[in-house]
Amino acid sequence: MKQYEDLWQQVLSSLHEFYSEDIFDEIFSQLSNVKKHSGGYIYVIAPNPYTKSRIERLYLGRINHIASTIYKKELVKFKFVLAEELIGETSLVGPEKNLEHKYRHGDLNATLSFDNFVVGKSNRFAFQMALKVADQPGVVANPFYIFGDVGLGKTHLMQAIGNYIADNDITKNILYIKASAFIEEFANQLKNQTIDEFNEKYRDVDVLLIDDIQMMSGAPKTQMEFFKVFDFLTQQNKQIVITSDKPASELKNIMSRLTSRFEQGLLVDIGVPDLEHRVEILRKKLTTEAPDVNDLDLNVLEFIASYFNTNVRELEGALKRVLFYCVTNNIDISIDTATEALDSLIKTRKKTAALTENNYDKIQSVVSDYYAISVHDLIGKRRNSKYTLPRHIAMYLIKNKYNIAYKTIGSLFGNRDHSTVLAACEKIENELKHNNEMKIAVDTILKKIEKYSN
Ligand SMILES: Nc1ncnc2c1ncn2[C@@H]1O[C@H](COP(=O)(O)OP(=O)(O)OP(=O)(O)O)[C@@H](O)[C@H]1O
Repeated sequence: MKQYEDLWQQVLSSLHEFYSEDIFDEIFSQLSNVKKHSGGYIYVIAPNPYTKSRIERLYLGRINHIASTIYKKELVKFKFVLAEELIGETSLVGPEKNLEHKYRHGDLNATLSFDNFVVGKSNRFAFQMALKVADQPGVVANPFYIFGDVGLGKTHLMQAIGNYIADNDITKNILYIKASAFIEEFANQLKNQTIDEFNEKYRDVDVLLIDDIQMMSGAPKTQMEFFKVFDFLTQQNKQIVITSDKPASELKNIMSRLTSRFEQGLLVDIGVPDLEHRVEILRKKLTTEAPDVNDLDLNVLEFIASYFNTNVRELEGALKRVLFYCVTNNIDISIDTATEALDSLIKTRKKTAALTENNYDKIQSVVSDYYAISVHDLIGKRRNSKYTLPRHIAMYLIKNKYNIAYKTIGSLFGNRDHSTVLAACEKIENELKHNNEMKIAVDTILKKIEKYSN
């Protein structure tokens, strides 16, 4: 470790010479010493997500370049992480896990399995079907399409399928790739004219796991290439698993020959876990992240789960933060200490939630104002066009501005279902293409919304 600590000090002094005092103070002086070296990376802790993201976007290239000119013994790269991220990889209270063993062939993350996927109402069907697909790849459902909001376990379930198949048959060639990486690979292939390699790689797989397919929207050439791969593999009954943030029918700018193929497979969704389910997830995480902390008060878990209620990634992050805070400060874990550890996160969440909810309200009240009807009627049951037109416009504006799920929008309008909201948004979108009067109305409403937002 000593050599990496020395290297980091040398890199810091080069950065000090290169950047102004202001930048150095703001960004680099707040970074920790080297925390560990693993998998070719030197880990340094950034004080907050903002600094971490600035370093990654603006300074990481230079840092690694300086390091490579100073340290010639081996290729090393720096990784800047938040303290709570490090605890996920290096348990502070348990033995260090070996990062090199985390990933297996085909970019599968070996830690994401069916065993540590906690099942509840929101994901039971998806889980059961995923097990079936993993048991008989290429037979039960092809493609197997998992959708749901951010951070709810789609990638976990997809990788669990891959790991399960790999565990049962080592000859199976399994490949996990994010759609964004597929786009990049395809572009590189065009640039370097390595189509044979590309084809060989993708046509040779038995199981293709493609994550976040919505990222392919607006990339028609990549979609065309993916379509060819898709067709080739499915014709040979090779299993394809896809994840997305929305159902196939709602994917925007993805060619219909792809979306219709997706719909021919099995679509399952993962919803938001309820409180009991979230507490179970936290319990499970504790057994792996911090096996020594086994007597954590249920009230503390419920406290964390009650605040972090929409995204399992954030829920996990909150638990790690509490553990890190209490372990490094050598204090007991209780509701009071958890509150201290999570104080800033909870405040930000409250502010964002309040702002967003207010914004939906604002759209509803500006639209009802414009059409001289009450908000009560806007979200109510009356079906006269005097009410339905403004209602549809308000739904369309919320969808367009915040891109939240149709189901969520429905809940803001007297619990209307997904298909009603979808139809309303499509209708307004089509009307706006040729109905000038409506266009003027929508523009005016938008201006009013902007005015009230400032
Ligand atoms: N049911 C669950 N049981 C255990 N862990 C879970 C569960 N659901 C999600 N997680 C964990 O939450 C984190 C986020 O999950 P994952 O990355 O699979 O979400 P995602 O839906 O793919 O998100 P994104 O839309 O951002 O790609 C992961 O660490 C995952 O292990």
